[in-house]
Amino acid sequence: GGARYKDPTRPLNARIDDLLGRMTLAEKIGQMSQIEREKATPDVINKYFIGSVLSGGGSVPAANAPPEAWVKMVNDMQGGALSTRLGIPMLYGIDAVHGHGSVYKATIFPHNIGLGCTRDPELVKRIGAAVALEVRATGIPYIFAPCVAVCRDPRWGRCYESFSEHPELVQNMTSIISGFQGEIPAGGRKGVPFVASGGRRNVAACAKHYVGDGGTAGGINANDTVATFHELLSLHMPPYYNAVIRGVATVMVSYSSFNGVKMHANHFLVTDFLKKRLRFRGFVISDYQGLDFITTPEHADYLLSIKLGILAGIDMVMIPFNYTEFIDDLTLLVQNGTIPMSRIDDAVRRILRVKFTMGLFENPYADTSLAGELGKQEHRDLAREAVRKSLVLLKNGKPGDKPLLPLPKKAYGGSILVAGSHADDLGSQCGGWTITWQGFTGNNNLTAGTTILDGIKRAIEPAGTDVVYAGNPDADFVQRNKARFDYAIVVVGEPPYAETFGDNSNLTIPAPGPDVIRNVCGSIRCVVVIVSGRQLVVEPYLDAIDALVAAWLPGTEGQGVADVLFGDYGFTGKLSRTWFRSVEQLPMNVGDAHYDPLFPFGFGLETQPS
Ligand SMILES: OC[C@@H]1[C@@H](O)[C@H](O)[C@@H](O)c2nc(CNc3ccccc3)cn21
Repeated sequence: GGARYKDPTRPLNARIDDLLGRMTLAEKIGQMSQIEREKATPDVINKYFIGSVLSGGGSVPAANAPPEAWVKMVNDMQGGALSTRLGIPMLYGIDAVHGHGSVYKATIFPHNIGLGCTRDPELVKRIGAAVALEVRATGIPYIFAPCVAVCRDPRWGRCYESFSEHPELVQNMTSIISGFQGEIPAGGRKGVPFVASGGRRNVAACAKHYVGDGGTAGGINANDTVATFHELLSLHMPPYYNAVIRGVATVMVSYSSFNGVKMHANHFLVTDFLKKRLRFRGFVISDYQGLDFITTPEHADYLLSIKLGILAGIDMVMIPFNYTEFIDDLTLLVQNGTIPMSRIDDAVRRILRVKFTMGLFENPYADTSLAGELGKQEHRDLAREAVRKSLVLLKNGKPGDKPLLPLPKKAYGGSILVAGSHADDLGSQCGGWTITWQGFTGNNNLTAGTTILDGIKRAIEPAGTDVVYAGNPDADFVQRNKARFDYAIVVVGEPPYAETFGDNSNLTIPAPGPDVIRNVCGSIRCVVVIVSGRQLVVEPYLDAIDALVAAWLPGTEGQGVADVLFGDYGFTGKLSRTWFRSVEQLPMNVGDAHYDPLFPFGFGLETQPS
């Protein structure tokens, strides 16, 4: 019969040994190469033995591409890989940090900062399973999620990708990996890559960004995490213990440095600690152009970057564009003895172990049988439940007043006012990594969802209450109309952002939010809902506000906000992060000696369903 490595009844290591023993250097280096979709024609994949392709944020086969178009694209590429001499299937990867973010009409769940506030690992595991189905609907078997960063400074542009400042809460939320990949069966081996390949309803995951990404000084993205080794082990490493035990298939290296040493060149942490001490058996992947950024300026000495990165223990390189340069340089480094073949073989073994384990050899082609999973109502209902549980009630009524929330659906005077830019902006409520890398603003049909305003209207118009919406009402409008409104809902917050574009040293509510708060709350009983990727400066407005809700980045199912505002469900969320008084206090995290928060970690008022 065929070659032993193609026989799924043979032991995993026998398959790996057989295949590795047949591979040329070019075929091995090809497996270590991940290129971007736009470069990945079947011919290029075939000619260079490319082992993996990615979609960067927003990199899609076509605008509003349906699942069928994704499946065709991935399968065409797969044809290029399977037509090589050894027919090793290629692995297609994409970001799915809050749902299948790049894909039109996918369900977009709350970003991780909000999921941390649910304190519900079981819910988060269910979310993982739903995301896996939506990703598989498009024929993709591998995602660059979860981000298990422990964000220690909200000035960091990626803080919303982190479940919490507290390592234990992040550890608990690694349950999402078991949702993505499937749960290791009782009695099954822990600590080795596991992807339930039978049903083809799971995906290989990626714990990122190893290690200490959330601890960069001043929250400056991709900068230096200055800490003792014990601080690193106690604050940033814990989620990787859980991820490895849960069988995470891959780990992505951080752009950041640890005490001045680039993580992409950190042999001690990548090889000695993750691979040897923690016995991680999956593969380590670089971040996008991560090798290039080892030097300053980036790409200043690519041969050196490759040498440092591969010798540090990186197995697969997210090149993702200059693949001939990468392949030629790595080939040279092996042929001149700088990089031993044993290092190349370790990398390829790990890559093949993941591909065999996840059943990619048996099921290299996708089909459209799961197309209906994309954005299906059950997933949107799950996302709506997550939105409800992610909301944190920070204030409910001024001192001596009765609580404002839950709001009555029937307004005595007949009308309520909804104000603020973020009440009616699907893109802003989703945040970064949605349709495009940086996300989008407005409701311009770039995807499908329910804004917070939509949710409010659906909740109370049937009760006969008239909803008046004004994005940025001036003081005059409010004065002339205030008698009409029983109360006001003011929804303000941040624009979408990703990575360095989100780095921010002042954390003030962007204009005209503060003016809207002052204009409206100065005259009408108001609940302010903040839509943001992190805590923002609120103390100056707190006295004028009757009720205050942190909604984070809820995603497409904005109706979850109305569900709780109007008492269909109670507020249960608890802060996953310390809410500071002023940015001068930062960094300030639970457990610090000096801890003087406006609202402490774990804070959250509760209400009963009405
Ligand atoms: O989208 C792929 C990866 C993603 O998985 C990582 O979490 C994230 O760090 C990441 N960033 C980029 C793009 N980064 C970039 C940096 C400088 C210039 C251009 C792009 C790609 N990716």
